[in-house]
Amino acid sequence: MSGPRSRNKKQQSTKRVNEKQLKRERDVKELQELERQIRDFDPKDVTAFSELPISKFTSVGLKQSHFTTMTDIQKASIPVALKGKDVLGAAKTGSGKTLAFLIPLLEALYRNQWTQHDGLGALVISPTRELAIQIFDVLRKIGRAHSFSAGLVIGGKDVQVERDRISRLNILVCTPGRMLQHMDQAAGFEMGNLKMLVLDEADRILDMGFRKTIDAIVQHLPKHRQTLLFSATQTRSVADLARLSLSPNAAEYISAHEKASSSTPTNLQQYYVITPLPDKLDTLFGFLKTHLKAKILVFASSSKQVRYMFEAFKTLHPGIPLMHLHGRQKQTARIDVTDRFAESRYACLFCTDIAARGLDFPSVDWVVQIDAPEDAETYIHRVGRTARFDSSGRALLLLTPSEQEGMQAKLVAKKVPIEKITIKESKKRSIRADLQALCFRNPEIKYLAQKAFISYCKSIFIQKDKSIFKFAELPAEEFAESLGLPGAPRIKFLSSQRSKELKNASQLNLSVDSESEDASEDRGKSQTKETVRTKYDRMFERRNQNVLSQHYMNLIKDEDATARKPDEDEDDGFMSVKRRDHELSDSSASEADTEQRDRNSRPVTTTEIDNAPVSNRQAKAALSKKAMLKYKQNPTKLLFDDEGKPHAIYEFEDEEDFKKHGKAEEQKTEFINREEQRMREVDMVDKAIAKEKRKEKKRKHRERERLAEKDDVSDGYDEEGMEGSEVDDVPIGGGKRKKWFEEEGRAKRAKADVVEIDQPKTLEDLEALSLSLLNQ
Ligand SMILES: Nc1ncnc2c1ncn2[C@@H]1O[C@H](COP(=O)(O)OP(=O)(O)OP(=O)(O)O)[C@@H](O)[C@H]1O
Repeated sequence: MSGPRSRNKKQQSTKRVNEKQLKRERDVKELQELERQIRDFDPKDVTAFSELPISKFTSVGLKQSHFTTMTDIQKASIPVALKGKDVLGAAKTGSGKTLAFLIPLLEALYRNQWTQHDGLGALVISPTRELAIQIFDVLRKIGRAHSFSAGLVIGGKDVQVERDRISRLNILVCTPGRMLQHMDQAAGFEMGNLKMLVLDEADRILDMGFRKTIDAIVQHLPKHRQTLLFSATQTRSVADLARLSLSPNAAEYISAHEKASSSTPTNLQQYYVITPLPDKLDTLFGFLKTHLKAKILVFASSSKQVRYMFEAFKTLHPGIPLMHLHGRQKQTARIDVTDRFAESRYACLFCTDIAARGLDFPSVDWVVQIDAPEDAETYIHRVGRTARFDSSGRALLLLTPSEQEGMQAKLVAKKVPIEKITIKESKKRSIRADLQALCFRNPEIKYLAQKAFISYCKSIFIQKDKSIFKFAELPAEEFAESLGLPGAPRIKFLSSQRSKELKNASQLNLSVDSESEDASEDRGKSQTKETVRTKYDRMFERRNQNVLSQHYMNLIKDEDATARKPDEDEDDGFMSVKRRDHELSDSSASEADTEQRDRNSRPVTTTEIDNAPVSNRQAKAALSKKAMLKYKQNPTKLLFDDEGKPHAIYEFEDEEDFKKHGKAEEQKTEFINREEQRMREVDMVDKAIAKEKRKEKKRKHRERERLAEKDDVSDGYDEEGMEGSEVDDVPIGGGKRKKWFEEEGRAKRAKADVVEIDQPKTLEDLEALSLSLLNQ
């Protein structure tokens, strides 16, 4: 029965098939033309993105994100990367390196006609979660018209939830530890097709802290791929490149500002001021009081310093909104702070080096380094948070008298133009008395002050560059006083040689003072100096654990929780001292965990410090537990036979019976052969079943994709409707092409399911969107 209606339907379907065929032919021609343009492309005098031989989809994304003119590094590196070469890109901070690798990445997948079925095509690795989120954000913006799916793998979330999503993504932006965890755990996570690997902040990612993790990730990747490495302080180490299977001869080293007279942005003014350690907080407080209408980043050496400064300054009300960011915070808090600071006009953010690299906060006026950076590279990255792109900025470094000479020499050698300044007497403001009163009133602040003191001293002790960081010259007593403490807590270090013997025993004391770590609490007992003690001294000395407030308990709980949870970041206790290898078995821990390990990279085994009993009570408890163990016998496992009689797992056969079966050696060989044969058979069966399961899974996956594709076409969506449109009219989210990042493609297809978030701001937003797409 072929009525006019079915004839009509048939005609429509034939028309659609023809149109599809035509479109495919046009696409092929376009691609061939693009390849030809790239081959013939002469990058000389090219300044606009529109002059680049790139797809209309990327052009649309760039245009809609208001990127029109290329920066130096973009002009130099994009054409080379488009030709498929490996690139080592170096350029000053804030000079646009992110686009320099994201544009070639999108183009590589486009030119390979990447589809959902092709799996993972590009991997971008970033050293911190915050930077990964930022890169992902830029990718979403400039890739909005493409049809690829992209995701973030940065930890801080349930592994299973992440795992379920990533197997379907084409582009992943990740942090190393979490990525490796997925690669190791997720069977069927296909990396074999990968076309491009990008390392942002490559020198950091390739240094010792991430070394084993990166090597293990690279092992999972195909050798034949394009690799792009970018940083403001680039590695040129042949060994590093070899680890990534890069040939130094084949890779292009592109340094956009190699001939420049400075390694920092030209519109950045840099100053340093000599401040004795005990005066640092006064100087900082005075600085904040005189810069209330500014956006300021303050870098300190450890998360404990950051927490102390934040909590203490908050109570002193300097008159500017205060925030803090460090790796011991929960991921949600980190994202919240990052967003709030980005949006603030005037604010001061205390932070550790987790904010030193790559973060693009808009309009930062000042970068203040209250603690000296571990090396000149870290200095360059820290100050690079201001004066980004074409804006200007200022940076102030506080150096103690003993650090001045060494640090200045290092900065000059790295072409950092920095000027010495002094602070006007009239602008100085002492807050020492306020801090002492605060510690006296508030045990939680006192606790934080003790922690800050200890972590600062440790950070100096473990620093590699002894020409700058001189532990022996620390004015411990005065420093402790400046934090509001009545005396310097004692610090215990383990020497590497003796650490094993000394575990659980007395510790080698490289103390800065004779006071105990429990600060003044034990002072009464241990005090050797005959000094006149005031009422306040006595109050400071009292044991105050049982008068701790809820907040104080939370602080401690928070730390414990962080210590226990490997998934939570711990940027460190200390100033980042790189270069310690860590075991792969730990790589499942988060990136900041890696940061933690890599920072604590000196012979001082900080874990031992942390694990050692800190009080007599703890030591006793540990001892008594150990003592109790003596009385516990090892458990024995028994098997029960059909009659309910217990037997040991292994029971010896009667010797005579055994001999009847032949010689012992022969029986042994026979047994081994028999078992081997059995194992082989079982193994073959297992493998066959596993293979079958994988096949079935893939088949189902493809089937689902095909059905989804069919639905798209039969909905009258996309392809045809878009075909005649001008490039500029391509709807955001790739209405024409099937899917873009999570939310957008979905938003077009299934209005009922639209997740109403225009600009996802938090990780949760992004993940909600991803989830909603994938669940569709
Ligand atoms: N071609 C361009 N036109 C206008 N703005 C740009 C361009 N390229 C980059 N930008 C802007 O410049 C800022 C810095 O870019 P980006 O974060 O990529 O710098 P970077 O070189 O990676 O810095 P860092 O070394 O600190 O990581 C961003 O706000 C970005 O939007």
